[in-house]
Amino acid sequence: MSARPLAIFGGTFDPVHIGHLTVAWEAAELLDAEVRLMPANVPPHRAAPLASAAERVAMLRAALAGQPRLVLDARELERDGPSYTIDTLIELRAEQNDRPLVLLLGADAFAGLPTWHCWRELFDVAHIGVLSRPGVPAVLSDELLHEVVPRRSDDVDALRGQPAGMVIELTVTPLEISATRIRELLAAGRDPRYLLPTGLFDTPALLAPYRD
Ligand SMILES: Nc1ncnc2c1ncn2[C@@H]1O[C@H](COP(=O)(O)OP(=O)(O)OP(=O)(O)O)[C@@H](O)[C@H]1O
Ligand SMILES: O=C(O)c1ccc[n+]([C@@H]2O[C@H](COP(=O)([O-])O)[C@@H](O)[C@H]2O)c1
Repeated sequence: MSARPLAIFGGTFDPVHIGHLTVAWEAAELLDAEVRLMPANVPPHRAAPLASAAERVAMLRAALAGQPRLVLDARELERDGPSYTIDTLIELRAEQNDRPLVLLLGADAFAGLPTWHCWRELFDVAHIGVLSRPGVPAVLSDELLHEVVPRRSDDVDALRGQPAGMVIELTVTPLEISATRIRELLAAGRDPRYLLPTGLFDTPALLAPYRD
């Protein structure tokens, strides 16, 4: 079996920024995968986002307009309660049969994996693609390393040949851009135009949740 992978890039996207889009695009190229950006309805491990789920989806739609490779998948908005990734991946696995699924995680999110709901089960339903991110210490806990070391590979062809279970490191353009910093800039009355997709400036209401 060798199939075009489906990669899932989940996030709070409060707001979606150029860092997200760049690394998602590069992951699509490196894996030759379909990539879906998947906003969390209720992000499990953080304070509630400033923008509502509907507002974050509207920003994603504006950001993704006009390109063919990155697709919005808003399924988590249809579930109440914390948006646990394992629930989403189990649902996708049932839809996609044996197609390789790849959960894309920035290096910071990956380091926190052992705090996730049913985290070891994630490897049963998907591969994990770790996106390099500047400013993230390269320290992984022993329990994470124990799961990851036997699964590590840089063989994209091998990943395409099995549905789940491998961990692949994806070296992407280092962009020290975060939604936290962008929220701070907007709240301070600044205009972080080139850190955000241009589509977010076409409709001024899109960034209203962040302006004081
Ligand atoms: N510049 C970046 N480079 C690589 N990965 C990134 C980058 N920005 C975000 N990510 C990854 O994107 C996913 C979703 O991130 P999220 O929506 O929380 O953005 P964020 O910029 O980290 O936001 P915040 O500052 O609010 O925590 C996570 O896996 C995160 O690690
Ligand atoms: O399933 C979990 O327990 C879990 C815990 C923390 C984060 N996640 C998911 O990880 C993705 C990135 O989260 P965040 O908070 O960095 O935006 C997003 O899709 C979250 O739903 C998932």
